[in-house]
Amino acid sequence: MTDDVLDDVFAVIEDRKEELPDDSYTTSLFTHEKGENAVLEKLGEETTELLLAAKDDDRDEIAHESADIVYHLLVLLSMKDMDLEDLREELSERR
Ligand SMILES: N=c1c2ncn([C@@H]3O[C@H](COP(=O)(O)OP(=O)(O)OP(=O)(O)O)[C@@H](O)[C@H]3O)c2ncn1[C@@H]1O[C@H](COP(=O)(O)O)[C@@H](O)[C@H]1O
Repeated sequence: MTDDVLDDVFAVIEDRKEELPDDSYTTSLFTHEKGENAVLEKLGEETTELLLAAKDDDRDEIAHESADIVYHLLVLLSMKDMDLEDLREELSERR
């Protein structure tokens, strides 16, 4: 499996940011009255849930919470007008 799915999900997030459709969870993050704090709080919550899943050795839950974190991280990057290239560059420089 490649990381194409990350590009696909990020592209959807960018579309939501542009079009702000009503029935979208992503839109609700971009338009939240708490501003970017809404996504920051979510990242905090999901990270705690990931730690609990890891302590329980629950592989399904680890995958679930990891996906929640990655999705909210992508929303945060989009909010900051960053993209996956910024992440890839940073990771590549560490090799
Ligand atoms: N990957 C995600 C994604 N991951 C998590 N979430 C939402 O993030 C929220 C997580 O908050 P909660 O923890 O309160 O919800 P939960 O599911 O009970 O979480 P757990 O307690 O189980 O961890 C839920 O409402 C999920 O629906 C996501 N919402 C959207 N996406 C992607 O974004 C695309 C666009 O979605 P919309 O913007 O809703 O159209 C989707 O097609 C997906 O590809």
